[in-house]
Amino acid sequence: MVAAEESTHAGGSDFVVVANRLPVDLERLADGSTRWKRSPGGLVTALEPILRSNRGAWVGWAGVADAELDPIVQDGLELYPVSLSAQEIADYYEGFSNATLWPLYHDVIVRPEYRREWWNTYVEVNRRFAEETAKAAAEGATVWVQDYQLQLVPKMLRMLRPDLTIGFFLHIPFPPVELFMQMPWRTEIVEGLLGADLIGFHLPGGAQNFLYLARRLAGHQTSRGTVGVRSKLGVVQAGFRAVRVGAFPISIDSGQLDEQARRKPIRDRAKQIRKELGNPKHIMLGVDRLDYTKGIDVRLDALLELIAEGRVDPAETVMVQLATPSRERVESYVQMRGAIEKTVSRINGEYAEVGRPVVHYIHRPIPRDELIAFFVAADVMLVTPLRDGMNLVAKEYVACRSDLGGALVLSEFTGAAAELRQAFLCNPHDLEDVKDKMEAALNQPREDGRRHMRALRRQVLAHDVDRWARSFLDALAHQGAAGPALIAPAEVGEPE
Ligand SMILES: Nc1nc2c(ncn2[C@@H]2O[C@H](COP(=O)(O)OP(=O)(O)O)[C@@H](O)[C@H]2O)c(=O)[nH]1
Ligand SMILES: O=P(O)(O)OC[C@H]1O[C@H](O[C@H]2O[C@H](CO)[C@@H](O)[C@H](O)[C@H]2O)[C@H](O)[C@@H](O)[C@@H]1O
Repeated sequence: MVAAEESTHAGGSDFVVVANRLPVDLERLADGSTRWKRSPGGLVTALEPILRSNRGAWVGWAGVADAELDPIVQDGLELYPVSLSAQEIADYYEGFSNATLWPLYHDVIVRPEYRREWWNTYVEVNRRFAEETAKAAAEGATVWVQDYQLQLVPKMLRMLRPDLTIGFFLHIPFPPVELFMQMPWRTEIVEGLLGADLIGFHLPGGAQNFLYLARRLAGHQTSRGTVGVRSKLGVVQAGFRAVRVGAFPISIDSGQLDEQARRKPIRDRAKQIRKELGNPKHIMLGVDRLDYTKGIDVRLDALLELIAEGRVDPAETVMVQLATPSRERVESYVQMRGAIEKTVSRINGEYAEVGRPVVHYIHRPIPRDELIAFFVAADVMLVTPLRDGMNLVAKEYVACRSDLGGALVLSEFTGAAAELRQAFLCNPHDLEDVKDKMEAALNQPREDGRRHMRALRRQVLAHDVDRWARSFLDALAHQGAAGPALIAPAEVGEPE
């Protein structure tokens, strides 16, 4: 828990991150007092250490309605809270961001809703973020706008402050063109993003999709060559401006996590967790926000069938599912929670003994150290999203396994799967495949497991969040200069 410190004036920072959420949420307690707590999700996990080391400013929402707060300084971080009313939270955050864009960008797993009043509020709130950022940024500053909630901010901010260098990074998948074309305000979104000097995606596929749309919807000339990973950026010629487009897979502070997971108190706690779970032969673990994209239902269904088929013995296997509450007022999340909790009950109802549940389900966030101990304790980590921009949990598990123990079952439909090739990769839409991979992970020979984990760790430790931020910010700083190793703008083609 962090406490609010002194107040500051908007003096103007040279480096500003703009994200929907601040790294901390304001919590209003029953007695009327308030306190700050860490915000959920991978965006905050990734960006917080970067901003801290760059001593920058962070513009974002404090997570509650109508919080009119002055800028504050916390542990060296300047925070500029943006106030949202209850209606704006309903229309901009729960509505357009999480019931329109989120499902559309995640392969329409649930049907996106297109409502004009949500869009209008999205425009208004994006404008407010742009105005607050314009106040927080020093002359000539670098501003890094984050994620799908703020796709109009680059263009709005450029109009307010043409002196700024503006980057944008999308943390979720950028959808296939055929799906994006559903969006009634598709041209406005593409043009909003094109206000940036550099637009980053996790994967080259997202960048390629965007280049196509910049030609088709905005009528700009673009490069036609293949976009690489941290290399071979694409280019959109937007009037006099060249906007670069690239792939920068995000990561974690892997060195720090590796070090934390080696500490004795964490290892002792991992042993204690195993004991508290009844010393089972196998511990399987899931760690997710409770989100329908994460495929929590998939792994539960697979477990149920594996037990029913006698391929997993419930007397010697437990599954722990840590599920952080998320977007609890969005209808699709309410429904999914009900379905998941029903399956947990069904598995336990059919196969648990008194005092020995098969599935341990925790629907609240747990402290970071406790989470790390769970990663150390787990024999099999289950990461089975139907679609996920990256999935930092998969990388965190690997970073915690300096003992070379454990096995990772990983959906092919995560950004992480492009890098973690030695995992048990599975197609979450194919339940038989998920079952086979879970079974194989449970029974993998020790030496094979050590070999796989060694290779996974090499990847995660070499490609940490610092490298992610440096590669993006270096490309942003060199926009136009076309640094030879980084940027090789391919041949520019006409719009079709
Ligand atoms: N401290 C804590 N962190 C959690 C918990 N559940 C998930 N996280 C973290 O939240 C982040 C989730 O990121 P990611 O897998 O990319 O998925 P996202 O939720 O869609 O951003 C990771 O850094 C997790 O370690 C929890 O119960 N406690
Ligand atoms: O702010 P919330 O609505 O509570 O949601 C939490 C965050 O979820 C999403 O995280 C994504 O970013 C991760 C880091 O790049 C990535 O690994 C993951 O695949 C994404 O789902 C969302 O994009 C963030 O804006 C939210 O803050």
